[in-house]
Amino acid sequence: MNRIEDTLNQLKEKKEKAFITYVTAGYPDLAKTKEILKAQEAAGTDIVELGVPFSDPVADGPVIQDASYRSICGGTTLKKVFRTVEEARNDGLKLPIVFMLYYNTIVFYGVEAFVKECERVGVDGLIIPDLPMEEQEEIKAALDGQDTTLLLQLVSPVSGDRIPQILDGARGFVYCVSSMGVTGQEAQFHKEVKNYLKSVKEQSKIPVMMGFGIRTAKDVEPMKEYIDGAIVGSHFIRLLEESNFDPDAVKTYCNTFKKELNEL
Ligand SMILES: O=P(O)(O)OC[C@@H](O)[C@@H](O)c1c[nH]c2ccccc12
Repeated sequence: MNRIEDTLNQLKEKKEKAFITYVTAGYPDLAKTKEILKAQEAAGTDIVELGVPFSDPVADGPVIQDASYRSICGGTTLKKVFRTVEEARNDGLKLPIVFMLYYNTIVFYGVEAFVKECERVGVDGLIIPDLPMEEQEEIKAALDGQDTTLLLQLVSPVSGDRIPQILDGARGFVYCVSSMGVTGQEAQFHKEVKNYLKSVKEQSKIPVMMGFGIRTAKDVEPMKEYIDGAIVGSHFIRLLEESNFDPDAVKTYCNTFKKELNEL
């Protein structure tokens, strides 16, 4: 069993929605990243998306671009991010971790070696925004249908006819991008967002998560019946910055979001 699937099954039994955050690894440094992960586990965040910083983050807006840039300047590498996850797991962290990274980073490391390391340290899923369905063969072959690390699929408001194919064999959850732009465009969802989510929900056998532009649970109220959870990235990173990366601020925000999400 995979940690993401395990967590999502438990939520389904409790009839709860998932609260997922995104953080850039190594921002402001990897020791803080570990603290933030622990704080999130304590606060009841269900899954964390950990961004491996990359020099050319084409899907990202200014907040995450800036976090990536600073992290790289601080010396963060994929190897060090792996070590951080390994240390956190050795400290007992059970929180499901999804790597968000660009395919270049994986190719540079070596696809086979990358997958082996994900499995070894306990990376539970992968989001690779620049790797469309047609180009996933190599990584899928390396993952070889095993349970430890799942390749998660992304759909957008223009995926349309491609959705059935993208969902075919998909595991974990499907990531529904709420708009056509980059990350961090606060509450500017696609004008057809409700119909689009409804259509994905109808077609998907696995949980449907919405991300891009979300700040509070209230933002997803209009589409609550079509989604199984919400993902917050840029807004969460801003909050970290404003609180000077205070674990208590993380806990308060995550607790509140999770509570409000399940009261919608
Ligand atoms: O930052 P936002 O608007 O809250 O969006 C989520 C997002 O940060 C996170 O899921 C993410 C960060 N970088 C990405 C690249 C592609 C897809 C998703 C992501």
